[in-house]
Amino acid sequence: IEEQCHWIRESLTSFPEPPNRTNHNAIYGPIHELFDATIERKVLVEEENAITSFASEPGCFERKESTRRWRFSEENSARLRGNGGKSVLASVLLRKLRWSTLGLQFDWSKRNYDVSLPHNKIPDALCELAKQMAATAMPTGEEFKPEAAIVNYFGLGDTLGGHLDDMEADWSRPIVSMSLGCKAIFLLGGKSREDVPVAMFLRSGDIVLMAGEARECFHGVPRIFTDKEGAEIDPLESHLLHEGNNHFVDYIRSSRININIRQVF
Ligand SMILES: O=C(O)CCC(=O)C(=O)O
Ligand SMILES: [Fe+2]
Repeated sequence: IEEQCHWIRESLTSFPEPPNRTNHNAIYGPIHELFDATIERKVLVEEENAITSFASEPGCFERKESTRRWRFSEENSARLRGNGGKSVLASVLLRKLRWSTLGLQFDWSKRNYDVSLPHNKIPDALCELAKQMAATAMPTGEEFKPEAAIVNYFGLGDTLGGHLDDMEADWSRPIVSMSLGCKAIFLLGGKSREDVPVAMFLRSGDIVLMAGEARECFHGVPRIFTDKEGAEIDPLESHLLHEGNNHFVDYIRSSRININIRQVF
């Protein structure tokens, strides 16, 4: 339970920090300290800067570009300013956080790893856990090399559609997939979308190895349970409350986090 609480805290604080990217990057650029901003009831506010650049080549037109910058502001001052620019509550952004990527960055628009993007190594403790868990599913004598991880965040109603993880070079390497928070239904299908899937529950603390045949199978998450009976997170809640982490409790009561760790090459 203690370790689960640790990964929940990391998933909400350090994992979404730049240079790691999140689903919010495409719209707002890099966002720093979203979880703290939520606690402090901050608002992300757009500031418009017009940049005029003159093309040096003859025949080219003067180009006017506007760059948008977003930064956190105190809720009150954002309201007082009443600027025409856009603003969005940090709490709304946290609820809409759907993924962050660690290690080698995955480019969702191209569905590929983009090695040119700046990135940090996967944290050592997560590497160790993944290596330990992957060991039983590795070809004999070889060690799993964690190079990338995707953190998925689910709120009530969020789903992950049926998909294959086929962007890694060597499918003899497992994917180590850890569930945290509210219980979910996981569907494991076959190699074709037509195959009828097997349904199973994933509870907080469960680790799935997508290995062997299963590495090539469609899978998805159609549902999470956030009601008290369904979520099955009582021990987790008590531990977080005991530690005085009310904000983490508030989040995890209605959320599920999945961290899946991959060897890319
Ligand atoms: O949330 C899960 O349990 C599965 C996540 C997954 O399949 C993925 O990120 O590729
Ligand atoms: Fe997957």
